Amino acid sequence: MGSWVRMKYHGICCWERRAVIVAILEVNKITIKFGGLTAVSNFSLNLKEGEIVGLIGPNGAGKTTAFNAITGIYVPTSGSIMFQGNDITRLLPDKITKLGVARTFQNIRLFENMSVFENVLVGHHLRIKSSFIDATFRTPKYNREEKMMRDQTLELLEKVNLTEYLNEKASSLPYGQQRHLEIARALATRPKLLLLDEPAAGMNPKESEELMEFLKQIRDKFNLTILLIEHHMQVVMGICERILVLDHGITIAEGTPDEVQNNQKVIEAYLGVELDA
Ligand SMILES: Nc1ncnc2c1ncn2[C@@H]1O[C@H](COP(=O)(O)OP(=O)(O)OP(=O)(O)O)[C@@H](O)[C@H]1O
Repeated sequence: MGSWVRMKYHGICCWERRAVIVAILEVNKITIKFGGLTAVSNFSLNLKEGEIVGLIGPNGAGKTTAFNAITGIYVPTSGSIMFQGNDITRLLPDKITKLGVARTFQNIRLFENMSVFENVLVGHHLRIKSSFIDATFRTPKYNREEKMMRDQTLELLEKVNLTEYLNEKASSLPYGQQRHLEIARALATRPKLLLLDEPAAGMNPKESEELMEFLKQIRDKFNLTILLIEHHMQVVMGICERILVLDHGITIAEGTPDEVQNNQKVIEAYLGVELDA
């Protein structure tokens, strides 16, 4: 992909093809109000393909609300959201997922009594083309598609190193692996953009380290762009290339981990909270 740019070399004009850095997500000045409460105010965000970006801020700052708007759970009061050039501001969550946006939630939401394999298989169902009739009568079309989904599930589990737990009940996995499984299930919907709401919540230092490695690996293996909300500062500072800070719904800072850590407004917003904890 590229665009033509007019250049001047030694006084001579010419046109040169330049690579364009594509914004995969453009959030344009969204405001989200709940009655008299403005949860998010004039929030803007541009994500470039392949970035890992952090969204941080004290409790109640509006981070999850912003996620909910991007994933179609809330319609912003004003502003717009573009994903790969499509206006998704008013689309329903399943349509947005189909376009390539997946997410995980603050609390792990696995099908606890289903196996690891089944949990990921469910994620693949979003892409199924067979009809209800095909499924009921198990037509050749359905059988072919089901086999393909099962193969893709095995392939995905291998890519995220969960094959050894294949037949285990989701709830029996170690906590850190449950988080990985939840992310794997989101990956089964074949996202281009992955939103993670506090993926390191409740993790011990070893699990957090593993999570950071895991996120870098899946970003590269699946060509993902990742936006994550996180309170765990070591994780945020460790993997995010860029960070936005929300406070009372307002973006108070944006920059590299170093810039954000040394920003006076951020330090004040987090007063009492150790940013390097
Ligand atoms: N559905 C809702 N109805 C009314 N108020 C809401 C709703 N959802 C969120 N809020 C309010 O909006 C504000 C922002 O909440 P939000 O959950 O987005 O914050 P957050 O930054 O994600 O916080 P945390 O880090 O604690 O998860 C809070 O004051 C919250 O009480």
